[in-house]
Amino acid sequence: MSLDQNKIPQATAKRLPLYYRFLNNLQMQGKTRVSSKELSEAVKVDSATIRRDFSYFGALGKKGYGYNVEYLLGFFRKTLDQDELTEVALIGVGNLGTAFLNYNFTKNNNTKIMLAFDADPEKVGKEIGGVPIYHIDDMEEKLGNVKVAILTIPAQEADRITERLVVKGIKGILNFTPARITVPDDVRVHHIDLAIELQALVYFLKHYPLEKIDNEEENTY
Ligand SMILES: NC(=O)c1ccc[n+]([C@@H]2O[C@H](COP(=O)([O-])OP(=O)(O)OC[C@H]3O[C@@H](n4cnc5c(N)ncnc54)[C@H](O)[C@@H]3O)[C@@H](O)[C@H]2O)c1
Repeated sequence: MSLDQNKIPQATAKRLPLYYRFLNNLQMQGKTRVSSKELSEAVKVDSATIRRDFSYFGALGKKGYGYNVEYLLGFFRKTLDQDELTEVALIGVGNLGTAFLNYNFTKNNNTKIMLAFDADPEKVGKEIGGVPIYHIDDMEEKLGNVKVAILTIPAQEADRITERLVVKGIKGILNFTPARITVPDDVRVHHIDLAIELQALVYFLKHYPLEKIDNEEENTY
């Protein structure tokens, strides 16, 4: 099963990660199917658009059944290049950065932190979780063809480092700093703010409490 990327419209392709994330959550909750209406409410895309998008993936929803979650996920994984290893650089090997290096991502994903940078000479030259740490001054020289970076540096350093990453040709930044960084249109930034995530969780607990469901469908987080 493979997808000719040229055949799906760009607007559809852009919605793929959105669908993927939601379907992944559904699967983790043990759900095997989903209706276009449910999807529509969750991802805020109208259901006619969803049906049209999914028809490009060869997924035809059945009336009264909906879409098969596993089929769609299998399809999206392929399409989103989950089967290819993506090399990632991590900038800032402090509390958070060290945790990421020890964790690395290969267990669930095909992304791997290949190298890390820090300004602290105490850290440079060492390895954590098998990942070498280089001096930030050597970033441009060492980055090679890496296109994705994780930022775990102090907020006040974020703009300066981002500028250098962009010049070097980085296309995706996972920003853990509280700083809102500015990038050109062709660079994608995902900002992860743990405080906001936690607030959202508490909000959901309060306003959308989950109900206990029977054993085989129990949440498996
Ligand atoms: N620790 C957390 O739980 C947490 C949670 C959410 C967000 N954050 C954010 O993540 C970032 C990192 O947090 P932390 O707790 O790991 O901080 P930390 O102070 O432990 O680590 C920061 C690291 O960045 C390095 N550094 C400083 N300037 C640099 C530069 N110019 N180039 C390269 N490396 C540089 C430092 O030497 C240090 O190793 C912060 O912006 C913080 O607000 C942290």
